Amino acid sequence: MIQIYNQLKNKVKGTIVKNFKIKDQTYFRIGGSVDLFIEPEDEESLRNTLEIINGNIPFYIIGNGTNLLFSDDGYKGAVIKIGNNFNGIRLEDNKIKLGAGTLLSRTSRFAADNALKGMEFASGIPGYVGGAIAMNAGAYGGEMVDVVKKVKCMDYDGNVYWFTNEEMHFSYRNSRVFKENLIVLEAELELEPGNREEINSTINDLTEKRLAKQPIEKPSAGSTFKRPKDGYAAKLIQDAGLKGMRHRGAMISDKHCGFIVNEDNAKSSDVLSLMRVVRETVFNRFGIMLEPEVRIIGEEF
Ligand SMILES: NC(=O)C1=CN([C@@H]2O[C@H](COP(=O)(O)OP(=O)(O)OC[C@H]3O[C@@H](n4cnc5c(N)ncnc54)[C@H](OP(=O)(O)O)[C@@H]3O)[C@@H](O)[C@H]2O)C=CC1
Ligand SMILES: C=C(O[C@H]1[C@H](O)[C@@H](CO)O[C@H](OP(=O)(O)OP(=O)(O)OC[C@H]2O[C@@H](n3ccc(=O)[nH]c3=O)[C@H](O)[C@@H]2O)[C@@H]1NC(C)=O)C(=O)O
Repeated sequence: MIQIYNQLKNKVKGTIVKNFKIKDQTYFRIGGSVDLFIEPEDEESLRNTLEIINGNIPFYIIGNGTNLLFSDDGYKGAVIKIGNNFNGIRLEDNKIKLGAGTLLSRTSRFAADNALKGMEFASGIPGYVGGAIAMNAGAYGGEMVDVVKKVKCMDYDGNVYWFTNEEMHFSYRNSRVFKENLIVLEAELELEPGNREEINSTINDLTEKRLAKQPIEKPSAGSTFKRPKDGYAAKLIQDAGLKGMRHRGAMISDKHCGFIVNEDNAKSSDVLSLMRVVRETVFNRFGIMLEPEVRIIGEEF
């Protein structure tokens, strides 16, 4: 690891930290130490990082950490953050050009300021553009697939491609990014001209709805489980009588059962225990096997 660290220090511009506490890079505020934490300064440094680590140590790409559950035992490998260094937003005609490290909420506000319609759904999603495209983020009837025109990605060999919306193979919480191990670098959104007041009013309505229904005041990773083919995870969890169930520091939110919240210094094992109870109870009651939406790193589920 020391050898890799030294190579990175020589060839990569940006942040490189050994034995990094990952907790504060996640919205759940959970997770132990990762061997290496890297925030490349630009595309070239990302390519150099991959050249050094790919095939030598495991690595994991993160954005704003809003959908992640890292083990308290940490992660034996490198975490590469595509964050602030890849942040950028500009307008060309009706197209918004974005860096992968731009907040979705900022993108949504920028679209509203320019009287462009279509990004209202994303105003309260806390992730970055890269994570949102990888996962085809969605809320309140909208999804990234509805607004993305094209996406610039890097593969793990450092090659760069532009993919059209169709070529991204978006589906529910999934895209080509996961299927083919890609890293999102940039994106272009195509939006419709709209009325600024109406756009802002939709954003305000959605914000109110989210504040009223979701426990956003507490650390979590958003929805714990994906929507099953029939029904809603949250409703199944509530109907199974699990609302408010607590395991040490973690709790199935009593505001929205789809969320597990970090009530009090929860451990990854506390969250995973609750997730297993949910999976088993819902399966035994309704015959539906829930699949995690949260991405779990360093632990089996
Ligand atoms: N609808 C809602 O209300 C909410 C939605 N969310 C969801 O969480 C997502 C989280 O975004 P964010 O916090 O930035 O991401 P995270 O840091 O949580 O990363 C989530 C996953 O996205 C992948 N990823 C992140 N950035 C990139 C990138 N630049 N290129 C390729 N893959 C990337 C990584 O997958 P890997 O390393 O495995 O390739 C990672 O496992 C959003 O897309 C959204 O769907 C979260 C909270 C609320
Ligand atoms: C939070 C996330 O995204 C959210 C997104 O914000 C919201 C809003 O559109 O819709 C999805 O939640 P969801 O499937 O739980 O949708 P909601 O509309 O909140 O609830 C679905 C149904 O469950 C019921 N419900 C909800 C909460 C609850 O405690 N009990 C309950 O019975 C609701 O009444 C509703 O009939 C996304 N989650 C997934 C996995 O698709 C995330 O991705 O992390």
